[in-house]
Amino acid sequence: MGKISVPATDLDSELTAERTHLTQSRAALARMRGRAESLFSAGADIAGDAYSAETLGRTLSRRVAELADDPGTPLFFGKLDIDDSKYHIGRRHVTDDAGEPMVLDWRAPLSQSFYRASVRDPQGVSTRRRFGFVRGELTSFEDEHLDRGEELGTRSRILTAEIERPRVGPMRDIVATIQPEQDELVRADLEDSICVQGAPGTGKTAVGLHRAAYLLYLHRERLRRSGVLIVGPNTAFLSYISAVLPALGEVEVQQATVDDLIARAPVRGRDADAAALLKHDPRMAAVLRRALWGRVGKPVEPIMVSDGSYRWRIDPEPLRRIVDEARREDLPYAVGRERVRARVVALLQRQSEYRTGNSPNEGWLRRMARIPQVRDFLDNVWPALTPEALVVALLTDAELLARAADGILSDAEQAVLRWAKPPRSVKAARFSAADLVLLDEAAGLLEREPSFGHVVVDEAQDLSPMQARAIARRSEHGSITLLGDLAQGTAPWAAADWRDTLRHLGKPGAVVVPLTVGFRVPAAVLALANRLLPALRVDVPEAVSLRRDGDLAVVGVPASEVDAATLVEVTAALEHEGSVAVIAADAAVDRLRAHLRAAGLETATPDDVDSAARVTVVPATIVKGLEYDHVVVVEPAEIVAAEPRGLHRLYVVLTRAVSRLSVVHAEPLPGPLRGA
Ligand SMILES: Nc1ncnc2c1ncn2[C@@H]1O[C@H](COP(=O)(O)OP(=O)(O)OP(=O)(O)O)[C@@H](O)[C@H]1O
Repeated sequence: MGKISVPATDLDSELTAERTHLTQSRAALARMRGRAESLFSAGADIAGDAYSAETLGRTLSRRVAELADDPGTPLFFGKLDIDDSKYHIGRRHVTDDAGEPMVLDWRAPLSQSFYRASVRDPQGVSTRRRFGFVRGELTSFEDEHLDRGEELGTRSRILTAEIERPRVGPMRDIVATIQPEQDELVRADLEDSICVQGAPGTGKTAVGLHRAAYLLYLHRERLRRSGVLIVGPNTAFLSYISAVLPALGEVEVQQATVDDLIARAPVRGRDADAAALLKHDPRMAAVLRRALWGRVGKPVEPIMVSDGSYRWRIDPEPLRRIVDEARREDLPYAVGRERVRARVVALLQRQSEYRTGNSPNEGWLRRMARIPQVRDFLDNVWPALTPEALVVALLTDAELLARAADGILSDAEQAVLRWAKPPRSVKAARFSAADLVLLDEAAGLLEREPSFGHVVVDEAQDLSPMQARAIARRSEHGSITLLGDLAQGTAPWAAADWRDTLRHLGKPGAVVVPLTVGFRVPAAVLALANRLLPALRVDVPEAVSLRRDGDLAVVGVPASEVDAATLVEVTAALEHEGSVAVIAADAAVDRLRAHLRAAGLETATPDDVDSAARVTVVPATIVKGLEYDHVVVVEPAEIVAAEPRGLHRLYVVLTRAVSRLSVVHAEPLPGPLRGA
């Protein structure tokens, strides 16, 4: 098992042996990939029919993708000595031709000790070794002899180097340096829904992505069938994180924004703020439910059918019983409607059997289900509906709204909801973004959504109750990992208490776990951002930064020199390695971009993670979840003034810097930052 026999004292020869093991493991991986590729090309011949060829092809092509070897990423990053065996720990299993492991997947049960073993609880580990790499080359290692009481913890040089490395391009995985408290979350059981309240840069996103990879490893078949979904705040964020799971060999995870999930109709309308806020209010779920079920009527007419020489009749009384019973079953509306139809047909069938002595055939049953008398009965008593028709009716028909909202919404609130100009038809309706949450709620009342096996929701503090319900419908039979920071809530409906969000998500029992060790923002920068915390009125623990490095500069200039001062800061930042971001109020972004371009600086937009330009100009409203080595924040007062929760936005903006932060301002700094 990955055994190396070297004189323990000779570091150089030990390094050589480890390099040899790396080379041999790479070669073994190449052979594994070669075998998968030849199976893939032979797949069509092996599989009998087109369907199994297709399935096999997909499995094999995924296997080939999983076995891709990126020369820039180390194949293993650690080693455990347990008893007399040595195990290299890496991104995936690598076995030699005899099937013996050369590298253990970081998710394997044994690998857990790499992340959790300590002097107090060595878990059988005598030595833990971490490897240092430079551009894929193994250059160093660092040992902790747990059996001799040696433990480095966060003083590890290799961990420090990883945390302090300059950032370029999209987010990377952290498998080599997952911390014990993070690992407990990553390896939580599939059945457990968890909520992580973590200050900026504590690794929430990293934890969520690694948990997805871990669960896929452990429950591959089950989760492949039901699927794993990652929900993020916007497309810039999704492209930033999109490379992490493929780098861990997981190529089949869906990523979406909440808006993507509920995009049933194009957004062609706009709401006033008050209407949007109300449409995201959980009371709307009750209103919609009532509006829908109010459509179910009481049968008063019999159903009479002439069938050849026979006549069948069902009286109102048994019809009422069928309808009442179906209502009590609490099925989605459309399913209930079909249930009623089936029971009506069953009564007809019973009459036919009684009179003719024969069981009617399939064709007869199908015909009865569609005959005008049964159809008319259903249309009267349990009419077919679409989500669009229900929502349009609710927003245009004052009487319907009044009935459905009675005791739930005030008259004034009902007036806020009603469309000023009713559309000519359901098709012509111009739905707003907030209407889409109503449409999705309505769709969920009509029919059940397929449920993912696991859903990871990032930046969850911004979920409205109605958005949370949309996610709940998609994770009804699965578990969730909820990640967020109440202090970073910027949506008008942002959560103040995780318990509320968890209730709307249908997971009221989930534990809320805090993360407080910050891996991104240097201590000096965090101290500045933390000055805002008391004003944000949320009860969250402060982050403590692991980083002692980092610079902070606050530059006050006259209003006419803000752009020029920004250019000076950016130019100075470009002297260092790593990415540079200019973050400003959305309204100032075009102006700043033009100013930088006029000075000959190429700039990228935040969703273009592969851009060659080193400088990105980012509107404050989409920088959540992202990070850059050097951040230049332009005019904090303007960022705060731009929206009702502007101080929360500023807190997000100030916590994006990995190494250095410059704040350029002409207007006075917002109160809590003054005197910084
Ligand atoms: N154990 C770790 N080892 C090395 N780097 C880490 C570790 N945990 C987190 N990081 C790094 O710290 C940075 C912040 O992590 P991440 O984006 O996951 O934090 P977050 O809590 O989601 O932040 P935010 O609240 O701002 O969205 C990332 O660059 C991540 O790779």
